Amino acid sequence: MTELAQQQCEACRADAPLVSDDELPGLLRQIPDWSPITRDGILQLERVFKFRNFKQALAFTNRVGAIAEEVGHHPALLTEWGKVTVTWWSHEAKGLHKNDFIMAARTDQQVDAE
Ligand SMILES: C[C@H](O)[C@H](O)[C@H]1CNC2=NC(N)=NC(=O)C2=N1
Repeated sequence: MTELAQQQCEACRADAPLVSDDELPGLLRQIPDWSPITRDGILQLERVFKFRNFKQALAFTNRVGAIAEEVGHHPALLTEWGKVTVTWWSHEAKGLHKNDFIMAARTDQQVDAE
């Protein structure tokens, strides 16, 4: 099966199919460092990335922002000294779509990318 990060995102639509309860465990296993959380009743994926300082945290933030812009699918990003919290969910669909898992996997690839 194609690695999650190499799969293609679909267009973000309000009626996009959310990940089913059956699909969820298998997808979560592919991004083991991410946590499924429910905020405001919406299932999301969240991971905290640690860095040596603010400059590295900001550079990572900008790399994640760039891959989000490329596909038109965007995370919530909280950038702090030495720490970036990244949260993925599909805003219009109000839940988790396959896109969110693809982008979480691609986010992991930005950690050491220069
Ligand atoms: C108009 C624009 O393409 C849409 O608002 C996109 C932007 N980025 C998005 N990102 C996410 N995570 N979910 C969306 O529903 C979404 N919609």
